[in-house]
Amino acid sequence: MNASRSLPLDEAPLLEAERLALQVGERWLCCEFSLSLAAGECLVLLGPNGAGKTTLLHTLAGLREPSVGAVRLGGLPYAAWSAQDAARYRGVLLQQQPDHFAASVLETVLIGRHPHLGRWGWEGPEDERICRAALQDVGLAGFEHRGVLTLSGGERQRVAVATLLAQAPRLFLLDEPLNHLDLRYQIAVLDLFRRQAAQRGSGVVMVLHDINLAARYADHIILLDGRGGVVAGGRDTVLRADCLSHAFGHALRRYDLDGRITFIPE
Ligand SMILES: Nc1ncnc2c1ncn2[C@@H]1O[C@H](COP(=O)(O)OP(=O)(O)OP(=O)(O)O)[C@@H](O)[C@H]1O
Repeated sequence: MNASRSLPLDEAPLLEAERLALQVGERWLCCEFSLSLAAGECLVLLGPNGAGKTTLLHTLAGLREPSVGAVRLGGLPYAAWSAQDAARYRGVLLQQQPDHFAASVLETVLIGRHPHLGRWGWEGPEDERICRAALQDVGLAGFEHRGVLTLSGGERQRVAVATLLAQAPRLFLLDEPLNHLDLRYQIAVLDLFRRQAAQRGSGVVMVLHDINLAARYADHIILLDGRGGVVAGGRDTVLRADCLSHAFGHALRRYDLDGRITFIPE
């Protein structure tokens, strides 16, 4: 019998971290903190270069063991999940996309369907329809037969987003999803994930560098200061000029412009 069939636990948060702390070599990236992400919520990880955002995202994605504490997906530790069930429940956008051979755009997006394929592992017309719709969502309709190696950086990033949309997980874990994107597509991609949260009850965890976009999209924020300190909480608790100036080592001022929180560096 496959014990993972009953996953996830009903009513459990999509993602939880309990008294989590991360260490790399001798260095503690963050002291103990806890978090819980419910359906429809967005959590943003912020902090300076090298603070530990990617390490934290990988730990939350089950790609790395926590140094201290526990991570639970849908109420259960990753060890209780089969790889396939975990891939149906949570999808990860990595910072770099590995392109080992010259696949077409459509073939690349179809990889997102692999966790959903049946015993023989063949994609069907419905998988292809889902992938074409995902390409349309990221403004790449008509690119299906282009080779991925011929794409611009921003186009390749949007193919990666489309692949994740085709995977259709409950929980999205995104490492710098705005890499290579121009202003229009930055907003379009963040709006896309916000719609996934609002309409499908998905959860979104993402590493961002732009504090103002974090203010616009986050419900919760984890701010790592690069010296082991962590501030975790609701957006308005964490996005304070003093906390951010301390973490980034540069003075910032907060303004409320037409009801939108905005930070401007001194
Ligand atoms: N395997 C490793 N061995 C040694 N140090 C490591 C290892 N992996 C990560 N680190 C270090 O841990 C720290 C955190 O890295 P991480 O990639 O999580 O930072 P980040 O906040 O995502 O940074 P950035 O904003 O630059 O992408 C960095 O100083 C990095 O050099």
